[in-house]
Amino acid sequence: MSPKSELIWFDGALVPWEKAQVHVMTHTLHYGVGVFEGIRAYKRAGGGSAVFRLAEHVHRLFDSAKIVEIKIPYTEAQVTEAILQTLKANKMAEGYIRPIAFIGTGQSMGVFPGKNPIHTAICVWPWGAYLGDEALEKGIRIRTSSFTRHHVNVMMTKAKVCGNYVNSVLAKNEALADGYDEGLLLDTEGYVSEGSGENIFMVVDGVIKTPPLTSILSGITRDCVITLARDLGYEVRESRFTRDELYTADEAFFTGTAAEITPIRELDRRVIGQGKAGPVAKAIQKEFFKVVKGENTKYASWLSGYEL
Ligand SMILES: Cc1[nH+]cc(COP(=O)(O)O)c(CN[C@@H](CCC(=O)O)C(=O)O)c1O
Repeated sequence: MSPKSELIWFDGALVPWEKAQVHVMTHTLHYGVGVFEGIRAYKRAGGGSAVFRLAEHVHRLFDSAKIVEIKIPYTEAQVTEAILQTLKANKMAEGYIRPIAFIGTGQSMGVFPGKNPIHTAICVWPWGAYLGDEALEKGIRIRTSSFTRHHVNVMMTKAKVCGNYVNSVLAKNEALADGYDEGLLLDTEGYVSEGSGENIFMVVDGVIKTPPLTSILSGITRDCVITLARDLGYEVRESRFTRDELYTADEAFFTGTAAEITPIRELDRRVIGQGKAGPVAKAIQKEFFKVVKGENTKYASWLSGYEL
């Protein structure tokens, strides 16, 4: 199903989906310097809807722009308000939100962006289980990618930059072509980094581990899971680990706005644990969905409510 909704917020106005178009000489289309976010809105258990960690996502969008020297011509507050306006205008009680800021055309072409205008757009569309309906319940099969996650001085890995995702697309294509659900990228030293669009966690003897913030995107879902896991009484360590530690782990799971909490049941044809969603992943997944739907009031501040 291709993403679709009625209206897109584009440079300050809501325009019909079909009219939100750019010129083929758009600088970002050629050179990949643009920044974007992936955000989810959920229906709240008590009625209404809420965007999950909206402030943090908008702030990361602006941090990403700062890292690649793009000046978004709006404030964080204006983009925040525009996201809520776009959801309501499209009557979206829940779904996926994609803000993007990119370099246009008209002033200069060539590597140097010059004084080309910066455009900002916000798209929203319905998006269910990112890795398939069975994934959240049964877990997925992944392979170690032949592509390496960027060296931290080759691409700016703390920024969600359009061009960074060439690496992700190549890893995803390879995994799917080989019959897997997702690719796992290692860093330039061979340690586990992250998925093509997710952070990764593993569980060994009841201790939860996740790679430190080196070559990986500083995931907002990763941040939530660390907090929720500690709330549930688990020890969580941010430490490097290798692919063969994953082979022998008791559990593993991906986290991300699109992926939510997706258990991993197999890596490189090695069954992980019992080959299904483990008890720790299921406990965290259950708590995560209670939080995003407003059933765990301790984290009410993570929700930005709205009514259609
Ligand atoms: C490389 C990468 N690592 C980790 C994450 C998790 O970050 P967070 O969403 O803040 O927990 C994401 C989000 N991937 C987004 C884009 C997915 C896509 O296919 O596009 C997402 O999950 O929305 C990444 O793209």
